[in-house]
Amino acid sequence: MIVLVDLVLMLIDLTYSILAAMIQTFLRPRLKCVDGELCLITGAGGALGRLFALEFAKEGARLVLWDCNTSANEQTAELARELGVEVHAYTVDLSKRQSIYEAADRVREEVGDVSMLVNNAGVVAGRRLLDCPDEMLERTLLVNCHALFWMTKAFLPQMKAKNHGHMVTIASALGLFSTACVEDYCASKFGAVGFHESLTHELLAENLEGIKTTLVCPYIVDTGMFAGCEIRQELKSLIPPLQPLYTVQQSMKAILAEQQMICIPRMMYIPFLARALLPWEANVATYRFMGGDKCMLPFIKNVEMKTSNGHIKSS
Ligand SMILES: NC(=O)C1=CN([C@@H]2O[C@H](COP(=O)(O)OP(=O)(O)OC[C@H]3O[C@@H](n4cnc5c(N)ncnc54)[C@H](OP(=O)(O)O)[C@@H]3O)[C@@H](O)[C@H]2O)C=CC1
Ligand SMILES: CC1=C(/C=C/C(C)=C/C=C/C(C)=C/C=O)C(C)(C)CCC1
Repeated sequence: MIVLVDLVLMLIDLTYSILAAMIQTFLRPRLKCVDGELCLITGAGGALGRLFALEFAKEGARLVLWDCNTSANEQTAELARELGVEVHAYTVDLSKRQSIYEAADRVREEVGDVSMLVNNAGVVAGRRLLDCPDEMLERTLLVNCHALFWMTKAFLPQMKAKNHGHMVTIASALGLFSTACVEDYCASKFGAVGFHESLTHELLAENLEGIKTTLVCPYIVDTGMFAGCEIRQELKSLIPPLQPLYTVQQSMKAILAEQQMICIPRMMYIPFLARALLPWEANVATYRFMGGDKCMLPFIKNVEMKTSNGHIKSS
């Protein structure tokens, strides 16, 4: 009997959630205030990380910026300070668990409890699997995926104690569906998506409704990280690479609306759903037609050229 009552309640909940989501697509969502919150952004010296820092600064958040690139991180810190907020920059190597834990201890001692965590730092090897040194493949997994575990272990306890906080994971469309020749990246981003979802379920199961989570899954963003990656010429104008500022603004809207997940652009839900719903061969056919199967080849060529010209860092 109880199971029937539970079933009816679940169906009401389910219908309500679908209707609410449909209505919210047409309404302006209420955005939360992050003024005074302590927001830690990883990869803050990079393209998206810097823009996130500046957007959070505009919202009045206090910033803790992490990057392995000290000078780029300091530049971001300077730009954010010009907007009148408190900023603390730390040099951290996210591929090293100890570096993360040590920096986290310093942040807690020197600044305080982090209430918003934006896990943004990311890397890609950009080489064919069989040509790629093991260490580069490992690094992608360490930075894009393992670091999420250590960051969460370092900063979630204080959020739990207050039942207040927000965990943001900058994953990728390539965490929802895959393509050829980026095995390291896809594995790390699928891992990031799985990690993020499981953590979200855990917080809900523990009734920690005060800790929000947002998963961000963008398509190619014009930051240089995937320079050269492209789909079929004739379709490029239909799904152009995203502008970094647009990507960060859309992400900010989702974060401030406490939205659980966002694909940028929305069109990226289509290959995600197709992967789950269509037969494998049907997906292969659409990949071939759209140039999704070979989209990474020019990117890898680019990396190879830069490497042979000595432009690219070895690690
Ligand atoms: N660009 C794109 O097309 C897309 C990007 N994304 C994701 O968005 C996020 C940001 O990407 P984007 O801004 O383009 O990339 P960038 O390369 O511009 O920025 C990444 C930043 O992370 C830093 N970083 C790299 N490794 C480490 C490390 N071990 N420890 C600390 N910091 C590190 C980089 O430093 P350094 O420069 O010294 O390496 C850099 O400052 C990434 O997670 C990426 O996977 C998602 C979808 C598409
Ligand atoms: C595979 C594939 C596509 C191309 C996707 C690409 C090119 C994604 C690149 C994402 C990146 C670079 C993410 C970085 O994090 C289409 C044409 C959309 C649809 C068919 C399947």
